[in-house]
Amino acid sequence: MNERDPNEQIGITLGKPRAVSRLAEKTRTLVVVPDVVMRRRGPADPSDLLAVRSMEARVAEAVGLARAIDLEIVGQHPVRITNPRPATLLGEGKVEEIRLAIEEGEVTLVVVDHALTPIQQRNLEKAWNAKVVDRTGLILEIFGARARTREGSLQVELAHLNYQKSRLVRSWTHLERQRGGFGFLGGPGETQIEADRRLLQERIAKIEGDLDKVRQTRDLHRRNRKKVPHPVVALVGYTNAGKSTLFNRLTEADVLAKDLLFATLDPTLRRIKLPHGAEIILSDTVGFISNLPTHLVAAFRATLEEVIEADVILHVRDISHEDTEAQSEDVAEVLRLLEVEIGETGRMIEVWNKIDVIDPDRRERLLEAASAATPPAGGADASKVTAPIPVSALTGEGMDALLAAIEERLVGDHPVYDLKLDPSDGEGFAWLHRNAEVLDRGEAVEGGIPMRVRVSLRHQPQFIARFKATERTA
Ligand SMILES: Nc1nc2c(ncn2[C@@H]2O[C@H](COP(=O)(O)OP(=O)(O)OP(=O)(O)O)[C@@H](O)[C@H]2O)c(=O)[nH]1
Repeated sequence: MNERDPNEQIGITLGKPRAVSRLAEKTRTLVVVPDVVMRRRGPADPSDLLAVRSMEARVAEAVGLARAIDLEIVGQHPVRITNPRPATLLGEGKVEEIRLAIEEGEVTLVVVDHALTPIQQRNLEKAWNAKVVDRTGLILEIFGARARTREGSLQVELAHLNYQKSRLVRSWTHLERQRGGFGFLGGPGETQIEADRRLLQERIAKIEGDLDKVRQTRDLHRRNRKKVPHPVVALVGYTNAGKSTLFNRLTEADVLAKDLLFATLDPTLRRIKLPHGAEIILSDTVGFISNLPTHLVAAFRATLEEVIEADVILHVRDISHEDTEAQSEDVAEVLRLLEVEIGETGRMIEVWNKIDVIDPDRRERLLEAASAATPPAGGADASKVTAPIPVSALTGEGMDALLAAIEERLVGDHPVYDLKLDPSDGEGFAWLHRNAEVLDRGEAVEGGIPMRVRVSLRHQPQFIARFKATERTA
């Protein structure tokens, strides 16, 4: 393998417009999944979610993550480690065994699904003559590749730079010795490390500035949005659960989705209409991953504010995935960091996605389980629990039920009235548009303009006093 730029060895891509370096698609990749037995504290510790997964599931997850950015996986190595080595994490024998596999498979990238110290990373790169990324590095790559908004890209870039900076500090002595103090990037006597740090710091400051500007625009945009207070429905879910597919499916059928009111500023927000006319804003979010590095959660906190403040949260699950329960737990864990309780039934709806790919028997059982959990319509429990909604974002199955469930959750307990309004009653129109939801408005007939409105319980007494209306029972 060719000599690499020393900066690249520690994952730095200074000077390039994007700090989030994309790993080239189809890179021949080996996935190493260390099972560090010392770390196991038994399945009771929820903070160590990786430990409670089966090894098989962990390997599948790591391979899935690597595939998510189109790496070509040529092999996978689960490795049991009882005695983690400070220099290489893995024991000598394993390092050698993997080296042979790398040589044989003409591998240029090794994903180690574990945290590596900069020194471990560097030593492994030397021993294997291949680029090595650890779990955080891989997750940053995925987030970088998937960021769809300018804010998202900036957030990932910032998280990446901070990650690099922390690694520079920790490897200071080692790298300083390695490189000597040539100072070719900085003033006299400035070491390479100091120069790297200075450049990183400058870049971090620039991105923080850019992020501030983007956020100001977003806040303004949000305030405008709040003037027309459509409820916000946020999608959350494990990476690859199908959020974006569902988002597109729900929006494509609706003419409002073509209304680029929000898309111009933020492609992850769209206005859609529910079956009975209420409008909502659907908000797609970043995918969640197990053991998400906490600084990444912090970086995304602003984006995830949509979730924190959402009226309804759709938890999209890939129900066909063998690891679906563990994934669900991981999502709950990230939500908890945002102080959102997944058991908060008031605004959470579970969406069981990908039912098209599960075998008929299991499908039957799932549908039964889902409907068994259905609360009696309009009954006392209806406001507390929404049964999981089985769907296929790919085929469109279950979309009507999902929309109905969202509607039920948002406005299920709000009564709908029919009334006729005098066309000259401008104030009346203004009141209705301000305080109620106008579902339908007909042509003027004798007695006024027929209207159908939904009124929140808060406005109901005022509404009844002001308008002569009849409540719809059907
Ligand atoms: N069979 C099947 N595949 C689906 C379905 N929904 C999504 N997929 C596939 O699952 C993969 C992931 O879908 P995405 O919509 O990108 O998932 P996501 O949750 O947005 O992923 P992140 O961006 O990583 O958070 C894609 O290959 C989709 O085509 C479904 O209902 N059935």
